[in-house]
Amino acid sequence: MASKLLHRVPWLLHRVGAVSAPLKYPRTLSPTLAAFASLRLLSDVAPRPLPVAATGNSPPASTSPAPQFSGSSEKFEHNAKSSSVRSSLKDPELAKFSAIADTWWDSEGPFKPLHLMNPTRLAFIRSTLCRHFGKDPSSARPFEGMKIVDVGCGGGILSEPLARMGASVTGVDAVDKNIKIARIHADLDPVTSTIEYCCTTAEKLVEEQRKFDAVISLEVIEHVADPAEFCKSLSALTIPEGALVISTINRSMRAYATAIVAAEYLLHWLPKGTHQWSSFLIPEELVLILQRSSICVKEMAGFVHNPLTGRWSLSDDISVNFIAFGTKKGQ
Ligand SMILES: C[S@@+](CC[C@H](N)C(=O)[O-])C[C@H]1O[C@@H](n2cnc3c(N)ncnc32)[C@H](O)[C@@H]1O
Ligand SMILES: [Mg+2]
Repeated sequence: MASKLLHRVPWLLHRVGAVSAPLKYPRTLSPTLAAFASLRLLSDVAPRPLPVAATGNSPPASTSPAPQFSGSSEKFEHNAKSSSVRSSLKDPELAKFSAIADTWWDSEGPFKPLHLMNPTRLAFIRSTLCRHFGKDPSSARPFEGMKIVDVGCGGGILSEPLARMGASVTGVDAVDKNIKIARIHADLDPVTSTIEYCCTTAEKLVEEQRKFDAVISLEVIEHVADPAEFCKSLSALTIPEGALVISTINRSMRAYATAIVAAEYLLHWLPKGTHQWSSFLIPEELVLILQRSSICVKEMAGFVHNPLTGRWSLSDDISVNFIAFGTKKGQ
């Protein structure tokens, strides 16, 4: 009984609104928000929270305690640091993912929430990309002929279904162990064995002048060194009129209560220290930094979890997990 109640904590916090009022968004951006995106209101939206007055959200008394990852002192060799572009790499973040790399395909392990969210994320990607590229969303392989890069692909849990939907997929991740796991798993099936996996970064791909019809980066931006620079790299990888899909966690009080306190400390869905509240972006910041990178955000949706069914679904409530679809300006 007690454990059943405990599992409903995030849902209760969410429903009761005990922590903060929900931020509601229309799926398609309103003219007001689109106009906001073109304003130069923030001098620097790099990984620093805005003043409380600007966000309407109060920061928690303290950010989450120190990460509890066995591999957190690991040193990462990455040649991306020699690049003229600022590196997106943050070693402590990479160490966290390296420490749990062998659990990527354990649907009951630390990546269980991502496995559970996958069908919903894919539904958003399928509908937005098909609409933008004039593809048939009811087709078994709607992305046939499209080149898609999955930046921060981890063990490939998103790359593989994208390949099954017909895309020519490149998956890149800064953690070598992730790429090795992704390669082994993809090779189990001839369809996914076509995926190109590479241990590298978005900025390195830009240096190599790689271009893609669609760039996808889910749950990565909150782990990079400089979100604005990262978005510039993602944009540079996108062809003119191409598409970008990005997801992350809102820097709201509700996200602190559910995505950190409940998910990491009460329910142990994620290892403690997985997320730093101050590294989250509010949707307006993401829209703004993408706008500055020549990406116009056209659609946004939230993901909400139903503890009774264990399922995630798309929602207008973007107060915790949200996903955005944008298009690159033509030349
Ligand atoms: C939460 S996981 C998300 C994995 C995958 N995108 C998904 O949603 O299923 C974040 C991933 O980003 C990778 N990562 C973190 N910083 C990165 C960077 N600067 N460049 C490339 N990958 C990065 C991590 O190694 C990790 O695999
Ligand atoms: Mg994350």
